[in-house]
Formats: sequence, structure tokens, C-alpha cells
Amino acid sequence: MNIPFTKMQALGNSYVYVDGRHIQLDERHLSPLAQAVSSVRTGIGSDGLILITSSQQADVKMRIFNADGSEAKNCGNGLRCVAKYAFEKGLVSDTRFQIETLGGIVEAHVHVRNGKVEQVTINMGKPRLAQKEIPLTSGGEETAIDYPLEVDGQRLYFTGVSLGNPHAVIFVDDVASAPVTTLGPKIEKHPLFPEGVNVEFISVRSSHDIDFRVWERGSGQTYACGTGACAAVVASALKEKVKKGEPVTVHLQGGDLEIVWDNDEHVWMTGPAEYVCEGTYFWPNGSKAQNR
Ligand SMILES: N[C@@H](CCC[C@H](N)C(=O)O)C(=O)O
Repeated sequence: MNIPFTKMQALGNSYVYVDGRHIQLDERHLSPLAQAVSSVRTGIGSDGLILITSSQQADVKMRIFNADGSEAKNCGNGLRCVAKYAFEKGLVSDTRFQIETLGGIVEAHVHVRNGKVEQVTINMGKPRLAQKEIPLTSGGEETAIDYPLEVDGQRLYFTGVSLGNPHAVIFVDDVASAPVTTLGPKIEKHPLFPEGVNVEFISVRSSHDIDFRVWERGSGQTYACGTGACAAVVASALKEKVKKGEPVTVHLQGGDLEIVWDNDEHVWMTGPAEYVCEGTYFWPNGSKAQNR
């Protein structure tokens, strides 16, 4: 099966984007295709697959599949890339428009110079803080701030935040030495998180700067996670380390994002999005998947 694609990246968080105007994929193909394209050795090499289609309720719709084929409800870096793609490829003509995700509809605003989108701002909506909404198996209405977690015989404390997808934010002194690749995968699959979790190790450098590293559910260590950066600012504001209503720069491995949790509870994310390449992916297992 031949699949036209565009690879895009946002702060090094890269996805293969498939435009539903160019090919219609069967629902059964999406998860195996995400695994296939993500492989660095036998595929294109990415953190997952993003499908862009038309929407009944918004201007455009995004679906995101992690590198392991699991589907997530939201992706901040993916939203900025979808916004750039939608504007520059003519799916929308206004600089402000709506994108549907499985986690809800968000507002996108593209900042354009000479016809090109340089930065994108997304209103990511209100974070969900109740344990049952993150979700945690402990599951009530109460929040999970500095919630204890036993992993590998160690007691850690995390703050749980949902941006449509689940995040466990852990405060550390120095992100460079944080156990991202050792404890990250164990926390991701800890029984406390029935749907798994994205794990952020953060250090608040000042009231306007946060250092950040991430272990992403379904994709492992990545250079950046937009929803994770939003969760980091929300968790830091809940612990009064940064102020609500003031912009905070989150320093991720792939670069910086500006995040504001405003006084109406909405989280705003501003950052870049870039094209990498376009082409055709020759999917060897496509016909097998078709006959499954
Ligand atoms: N990289 C993303 C998040 C992608 C989905 C995540 N791994 C999940 O499973 O929830 C972002 O930029 O937000």
C-alpha cells in the first residue's frame, strides 16, 4: 500500500502526518501503520502517526497514534503542526480556527509572516485535576497533588494533571540527572494509572522558567511534549512555584515553549512547528493488514 505523508516536527517531537484528502485509511490500519512508520530502521522514523481529516464540529480533525500504536486523546506539539499544515495547505483560510481532537475541540491561532506560519498558539482548554479524570485507579473528585507512588522500592511524589491525556509531574532538583529512562517506563505502566501515564520530570528554575524532560506513554523518551509542558506549568502553579496568569517558559530538550495558565483556567501554549519532508511510504504489510 502506498501512503502519501508529510513528516513534521515541533521541538524535535516528530510525527508522520497523513492527510485524509489524499488517502482514506481503514480504521484497522491506523495502529499497525503508526508502529510501522515510527520505526527508525524499517519505517520513516518518528514518535508516532497523526491523521488529519475533515470534521463535522470543527474546521479540521486530528487523531494521534503513539509509536507503539496506542491512540491518545491529545498532543500539543501535534496540534501546532496540524495548525501550520491546515493553514499553509489551504484546509483553512482564517488565522484563527478550531481543531477537533478525541479530547475535545481546541482553538488555534497561527502567527503568519510572508505567508508562512512562524509560531502557533493553542488554547488547550481547562486542565482536569480530579483523580477520576486523570485517571487514577484511586479515582475520586479530589486532586492528586504530591501524591505518593512506590516504584522500584522508592517512594516518589507526583502531581496528576489531565490535558485530555494523563500526566504525572515529578519535581526534581536537576532534570539532567532525573531517572527518565529507568523509572519513566515503570511509572508509565504503574497500576495506579489504568490508562498509563506520561511522566514529566521538572525543575522550577525561577517563577518564569521550568526545566523539563519527559517519558511519553507509548513513545518513550521524546525531545518535547506540548501537553506535558502545559501539565508542568499547571502543577507548578498548584504548588505556588509559578503564578497563574503569567507566562512561563518551559525549557524542553528540543527547545522552548511559552505556556500561560490564565485566570479563567485556560492553558495557552505558544511555540514553533516545522516541516521535515514529504513523500510516499511503501507499506509492505499494508495488503496483509487490509485482508486481516
Ligand atoms: N507528544 C505529545 C503527546 C502525545 C501523546 C502522549 N504520548 C499520550 O499517550 O498521551 C504532546 O506534544 O503533547
